Amino acid sequence: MDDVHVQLLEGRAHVTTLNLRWMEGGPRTISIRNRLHGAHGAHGAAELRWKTRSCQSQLARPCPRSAHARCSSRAGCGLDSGLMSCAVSVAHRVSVTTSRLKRAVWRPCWAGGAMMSGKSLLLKVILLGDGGVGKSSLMNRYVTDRFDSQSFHTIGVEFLNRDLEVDGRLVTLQIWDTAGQERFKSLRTPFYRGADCCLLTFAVNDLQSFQNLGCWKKEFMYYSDVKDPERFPFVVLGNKTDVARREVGRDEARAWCEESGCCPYFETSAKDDTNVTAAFEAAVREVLAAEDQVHHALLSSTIDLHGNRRSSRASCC
Ligand SMILES: Nc1nc2c(ncn2[C@@H]2O[C@H](COP(=O)(O)OP(=O)(O)OP(=O)(O)O)[C@@H](O)[C@H]2O)c(=O)[nH]1
Repeated sequence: MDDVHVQLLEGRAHVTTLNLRWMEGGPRTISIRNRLHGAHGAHGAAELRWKTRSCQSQLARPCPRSAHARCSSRAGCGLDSGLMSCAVSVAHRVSVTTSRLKRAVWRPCWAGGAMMSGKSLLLKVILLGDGGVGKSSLMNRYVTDRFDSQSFHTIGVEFLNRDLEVDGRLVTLQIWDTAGQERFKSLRTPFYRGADCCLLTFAVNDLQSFQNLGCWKKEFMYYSDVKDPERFPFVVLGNKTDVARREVGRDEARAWCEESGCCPYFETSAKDDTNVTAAFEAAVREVLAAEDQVHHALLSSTIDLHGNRRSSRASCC
């Protein structure tokens, strides 16, 4: 057993101190990285790094607004469970800080209906799907406009932000990329809560990944604890359309989307940047539309002090 002291710093003040314990598992390194991207590129970065043997942490430009946990070895998968839970525990703290920031700084009052001008609305969207379908690649293409043909498997979760304007509304889109491999299930599910939209992703050249969409939806509904499951917005992405050999047809995918609640379907390629922007913008539109519905429902059930109830119902008893 090895005791490690890790601090997340804000300026010179300590905002979080973690005492971590794990079994020694070899000379592997985990990074928890903070990156903040806007429409004009990265404008904030911080990195926390430590090793199992030296246990030295290093933090630069701390700004705990995004979490990133990934094995830095090329194999990217041989972590012992102690190290993994350590990564998750730090990522958790960062995510708690993030959700506090979200509530305190950005979240507008939907019931009030008005957005404060000059402030953007923070929306959390989460990418789910089998390992290797291209979730990280889609996120990276959208936020950094880069594609890596040799990307690592994600361990747990990571997220990136991007600012955008949709139909005149300023939005900070917080995209959470999750690990698709089954063995990382316990690392990703704690991050489903608070999502505003879920992007169910499969690869058009991988039939199994398409057949698993239903399981991903179920897993999301189970762990996210959404208040109104009927209205929760999903978007389905069929990625890797640049690959010649398809196993899932466009019509087949569309039929699945209709059966499972008419969610929008986009065929994308992170590699050649097909439809990636359109898909993320559609996710934002879905969230805004769902929130508008709630807003209208609230307005229509407002009690009129003159004695009339503004309601869609023609009569009441
Ligand atoms: N041809 C092609 N390859 C892609 C595309 N998107 C991703 N890939 C490749 O597919 C592999 C897996 O991509 P990732 O983005 O790591 O997949 P993932 O869904 O994040 O995988 P996990 O992290 O294991 O859940 C990588 O080699 C990518 O380069 C695409 O649109 N077209």
